[in-house]
Amino acid sequence: MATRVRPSSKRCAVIGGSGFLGRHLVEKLLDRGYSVSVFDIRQSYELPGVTFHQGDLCNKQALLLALKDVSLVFHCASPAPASDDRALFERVNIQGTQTVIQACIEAGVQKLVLTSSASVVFEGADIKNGREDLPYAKNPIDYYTETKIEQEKLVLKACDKQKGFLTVAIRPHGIFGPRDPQLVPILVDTARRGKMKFIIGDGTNLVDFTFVENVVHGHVLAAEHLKPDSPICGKPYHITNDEPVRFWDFMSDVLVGLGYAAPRYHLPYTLVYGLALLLWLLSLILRPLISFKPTFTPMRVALAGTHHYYSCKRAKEDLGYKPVVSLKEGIARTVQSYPHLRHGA
Ligand SMILES: NC(=O)C1=CN([C@@H]2O[C@H](COP(=O)(O)OP(=O)(O)OC[C@H]3O[C@@H](n4cnc5c(N)ncnc54)[C@H](OP(=O)(O)O)[C@@H]3O)[C@@H](O)[C@H]2O)C=CC1
Ligand SMILES: CC(C)=CCC[C@@H](C)[C@H]1CC[C@H]2C3=C(CC[C@]12C)[C@@]1(C)CCC(=O)C[C@@H]1CC3
Repeated sequence: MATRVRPSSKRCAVIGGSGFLGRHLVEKLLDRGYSVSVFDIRQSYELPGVTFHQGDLCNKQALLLALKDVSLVFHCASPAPASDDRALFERVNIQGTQTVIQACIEAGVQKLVLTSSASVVFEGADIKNGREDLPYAKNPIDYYTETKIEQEKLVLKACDKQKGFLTVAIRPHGIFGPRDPQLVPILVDTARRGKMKFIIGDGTNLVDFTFVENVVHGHVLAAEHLKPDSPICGKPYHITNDEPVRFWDFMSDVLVGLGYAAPRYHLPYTLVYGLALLLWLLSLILRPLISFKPTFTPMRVALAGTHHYYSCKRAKEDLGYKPVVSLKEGIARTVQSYPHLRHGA
C-alpha cells in the first residue's frame, strides 16, 4: 500500500510572494530555515531557497503544482486597493480565495494564514482602539474592502480541526517600509505635483501605520502558533505598530525626511470629502469620453481625515506579539530606502 508522505513543516508557500509584503515575508521565512515556494502572477526577483511558480491563483491546477509537499500556506495576494475594477476584485479576492482553499485541502496543506486587513471593519467613521469583535463594515468604502471582508469570512469558515485544516487571518493596517509600491510613492508623487500643501481636517486624527517587518513578524507567529489545540484557530488578529500616530505627523515625517515641505494649511474635512465624491462621480460619468484618476479619492480622504487605529491586545495575549521595529526606526529605514524619491533626485 502506498504511504502518503506528510509534507515537511518547514516547507511553505507564499501566494503573492512577489509583492511588497510577500517578498519581505519570504526573506524572513528563509532566515528561519523554511524552504519557500512563491506563487504569483509575476516573478519580481530570484533568491536561493525559493522556487517560483508563475500563475493566476484562480487556476487550481497551477496552484496544486506550487502546493505539492507544502504544509503551510500564506495567502497575501490581492489586486492593488487603488483599482476600481469590481470584477477583478471579485474574481481574485472571492472566487480566487475559494480556489486557494480547495487547492490547499486537495494538496494536504495543514495551515493557511491569510493576510486580511483591519479595513474590513472601517466604514469611513472614526475607529479608536478597535477590537477584532467589531462587526464587518455594512457599507464598505470600496470594492477592495468589500471583497477583503468576503475573503476573510471564507478563510476563517474553512478552519476545520477534524479535517486537520487550520486557518487564521492577520489584519494589518497601513503597511509601510522599503519597496512599498504604494504609500510613499503616492505621497511623493502628490507632493511633486504641488498637492501636498493641505491638511484635511484639524490634523489631530490618530491612525496606525505598521512597519512591514512587524507585519511579517505577526504572520510568522500566527503560523507557528496555529495548532489544533490553539485558541487562534479560525480567528482574526490585528497586527499594528501599536503606536497610533497623527496621520498628518506621519505624512510630514516621511515628506520632510525626503526633503519635501510638510503640509500646513487646513481644509474642512466635509468640504474635501464632498469634492472628492463629486470628482469620483464625474470620473465615472465621463469615463466613456475621458479617463482621469483623481488623487484625492473619497477613500483616501476618509483615511486621511478620521481616526482609525486598532488594539493588538488579542495578538499580544494569544501570539505573544510585540512590534520588533518602532515607528521612528521604521520611518528612518523607509526614508533611507528611497534615494530616488528624494526632493531634487
Ligand atoms: N499595503 C497595505 O497597506 C495593506 C495591505 N494589506 C493586504 O496585504 C496583502 C499584500 O499587500 P501588498 O504587499 O501591499 O500588495 P502587492 O500588490 O505588493 O502584492 C500582492 C501580490 O499579489 C499578486 N497578485 C495579484 N493578483 C494575483 C492573482 N490573481 N494571482 C496571483 N498573484 C496575484 C500581485 O501581482 P501584481 O502586482 O501584478 O498585481 C502582487 O505581486 C494584500 O492581501 C493586501 O490586501 C492589508 C492591509 C494593509
Ligand atoms: C492624502 C494622500 C494623498 C495621502 C497619500 C498616502 C495614501 C496613498 C495612503 C495613506 C493611508 C494608506 C492606506 C492604504 C493605501 C495607501 C494610503 C491610502 C490602504 C488602503 C491599503 C490597503 C489596506 O488594506 C488599508 C490601507 C489603509 C491605509
